Parts: sequence; structure tokens; C-alpha cells
Amino acid sequence: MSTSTPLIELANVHFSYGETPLLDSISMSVSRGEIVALMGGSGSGKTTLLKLISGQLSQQSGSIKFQGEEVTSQTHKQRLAMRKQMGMLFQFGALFTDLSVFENIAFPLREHFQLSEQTIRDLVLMKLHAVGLRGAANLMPHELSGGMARRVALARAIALDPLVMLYDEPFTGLDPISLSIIADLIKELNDALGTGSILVTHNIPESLKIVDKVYFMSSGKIVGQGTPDEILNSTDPYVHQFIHAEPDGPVAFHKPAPSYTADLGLGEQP
Ligand SMILES: Nc1ncnc2c1ncn2[C@@H]1O[C@H](COP(=O)(O)OP(=O)(O)OP(=O)(O)O)[C@@H](O)[C@H]1O
Repeated sequence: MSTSTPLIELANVHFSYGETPLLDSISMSVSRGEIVALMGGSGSGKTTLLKLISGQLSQQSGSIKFQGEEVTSQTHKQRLAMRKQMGMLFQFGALFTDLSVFENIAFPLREHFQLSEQTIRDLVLMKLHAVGLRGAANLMPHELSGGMARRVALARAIALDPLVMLYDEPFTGLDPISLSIIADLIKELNDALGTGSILVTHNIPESLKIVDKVYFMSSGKIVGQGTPDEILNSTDPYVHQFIHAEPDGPVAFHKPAPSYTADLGLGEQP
């Protein structure tokens, strides 16, 4: 792979759940060192897109490449190897409640590699140090605040030194200080590890501080993209409505449904 090959590249991806089309002509790319945000209304298909990228779902058409190789043509073994290179932090990044902080981070290392206890200890402490929680190694998850728990989940997500990080709503439920700490960590870790990150988030101010590029989704399509500056100054009606949290605009309040009167059994009114 040449250094200029994107880590993740999607071209013209279409995806349906059964008969229902959800994603339509999605094209995007993430390179090393880049943080890309995926924003858009609820149900626009952001989480589904992360599942396609991580190989948990397969598209009906179009191409998804990881380091230049088509994901759908991977063997089972290649797909497992790819997943090992993807760190994931999801909404409530659940820790194993009956394992200490240390053992939570050691878990993926023990699962994937035969390492000496001394090496595991060094690696776990390095990851905890990176998120500022080396001093919490011996605590149990119930002894952590919500913000600390999210940082431990982040340390676990980077345990295997991933090439790509996928974050799905990593700020949800955090107080403003913890939220800012997690945002800074996402940026610092991305720079330090040279990863490429995709961040699904509704938090516009915090994410615009750390991302390089934003893709806006609406009803399964990318309807706007740009750098944070371009997004903030965009006159595109979708982007404008979303960024300025306006209730009226092209992002509809109502999900498409049969006529209201027909649904209530009243028949069509003249
Ligand atoms: N397994 C499934 N089978 C059928 N439909 C699904 C399935 N999973 C999700 N959907 C539908 O796909 C649409 C997109 O869901 P998705 O979770 O990707 O949206 P999202 O943009 O991440 O939303 P949110 O911001 O609310 O998390 C929704 O209408 C959802 O109901």
C-alpha cells in the first residue's frame, strides 16, 4: 500500500435492510492522521455505515476498501485480521463489570496474542498512561466516574494499536469537562498513533474543534461535506439547518408515512 492510499475508501456504496433502501451512493475516504466526522439526523444511516466499514454488514453494491483492498472479497481470516486493526468505541463503551480496569485492557491482548505477563503489564500501563488513568489500574468499573469509564474504554479500544478508530457517539452522557477531555484524547491519540478516525457525533462544537473533514448525511445520502470552516460558513440548507439546530428546513420532522387521515381510518378529506 502506498502511503497516499486512504486507510478507508468508499465508492458509490448502496445498502438496504431487506427491501428497504437505506444508504445511497455513499463515497468518502479517511487517510492516516485524519479525523472525519459523520453527522446527520437520527436514522440517517450513520451507525449502519460504521457497521459496513467494520465488515459487520455487507453492501449490495459499490466498493469499500481497507488499505486499498476490497473488504467484501476478503477471506474470513483476512476479515478477522482487519477487525484487529480497527479499534471501536461505541456509545456506552461497556466495560466488563467483573474485571478490574487493568484486566479490561489486558483482555484483547490476551485474546489475540501470546505475551508474557510482564509485556502485558507494560502494554496495559502504557495505554492507561495515554488516557491519564495509570493510577486507576486496580479499580473496578463501578468505582469509576462516567468520564473515567469512557477513558478506560478508549484505552481498551487502542490496546491493539489499531490503524483505524471508529467512534459512535463517544460524547453521549458526559459532563462538559469529561466531554472535552475525551475530545482532546481522540485528537491526541489520532496524532500519536497515526491512525485514521471516523467519529459519528451529534456534538457539533466539540467535534468541529478536532476533525479535519465533515460528511453530512440525510436519508442515507451524503448531502454536504467540507472542512470545519467550510461547514460553519456553508449556505447549503441541510448543513445550515443542522449546524444551527433549526427546527424548520429540509430535514423533515415527520418520517414518511401514509396519509394521516387514511391512517386514522377517516378516508381522504375533499
Ligand atoms: N437491523 C436493522 N434492520 C432493519 N432496519 C434497521 C436495522 N438497523 C437499523 N435500521 C434502520 O436503519 C435506519 C438507520 O439506522 P442507523 O442506526 O444507521 O441511523 P443513525 O444515523 O446512526 O441514527 P442515530 O443518530 O439515531 O443513532 C433507521 O431507520 C433504523 O430504523
